[in-house]
Amino acid sequence: MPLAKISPSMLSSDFANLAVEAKRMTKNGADWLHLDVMDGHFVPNLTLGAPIIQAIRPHTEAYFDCHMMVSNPSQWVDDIAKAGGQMYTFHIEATQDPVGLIKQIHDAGMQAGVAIKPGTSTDTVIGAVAEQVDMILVMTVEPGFGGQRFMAQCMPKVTQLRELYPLLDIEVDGGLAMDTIDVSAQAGANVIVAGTGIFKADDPAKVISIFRNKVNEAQEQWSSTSAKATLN
Ligand SMILES: O=C(CO)[C@H](O)[C@H](O)COP(=O)(O)O
Repeated sequence: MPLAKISPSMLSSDFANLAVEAKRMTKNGADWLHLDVMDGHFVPNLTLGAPIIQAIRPHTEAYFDCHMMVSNPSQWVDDIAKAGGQMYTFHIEATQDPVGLIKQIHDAGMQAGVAIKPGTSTDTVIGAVAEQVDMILVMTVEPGFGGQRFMAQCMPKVTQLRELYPLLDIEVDGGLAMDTIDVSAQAGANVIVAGTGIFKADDPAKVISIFRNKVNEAQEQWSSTSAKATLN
């Protein structure tokens, strides 16, 4: 059963104090840190890249979950690996050769994730791509900015992927908060990215703990349902 991983999005952190913010999140119980890399082309925003990831790396042992919102994902694989990235999630919309890119990411020593935008069908990843990646990210907002409204209409994609790939990490990102965690956990997501919902909370540790418990309870249900289906 895939366990909950709570991955606060550093996009909502204080960019003038990234090392302090990274440590604050791990102290509050974060499993991963989500690093939003944007190039101003794939999305209309510019954030951080390998030099900044490398600068944060010595300050935390957290797993670096790098979400590459870039138009040429193969260009940055080596730089992100050298900077200390551990998950390299590219957008399926940004590559013609996802299988080759997954190999490139694995060869660089990272895990590979694939992301789909709200308007992108799961058909683009089901099959060879899903069988080779370590994680699928179902975006629940249009990528580019924090603080947007959660798109519940993306939940059937999460459920379809969970049914097809019971052991795979399935991540959701965008608008995750106390009022959207239940629907996400029940749909089958186990990796929860939240920027505003965690960084701006009065008690981030409490939010992270509630997210984790809800996801793990839902995953128990998913695994008992799939065990019963196997017996029948
Ligand atoms: O990928 C992202 C934007 O493209 C961010 O990770 C995401 O939007 C998180 O922010 P919030 O939780 O505030 O919605």
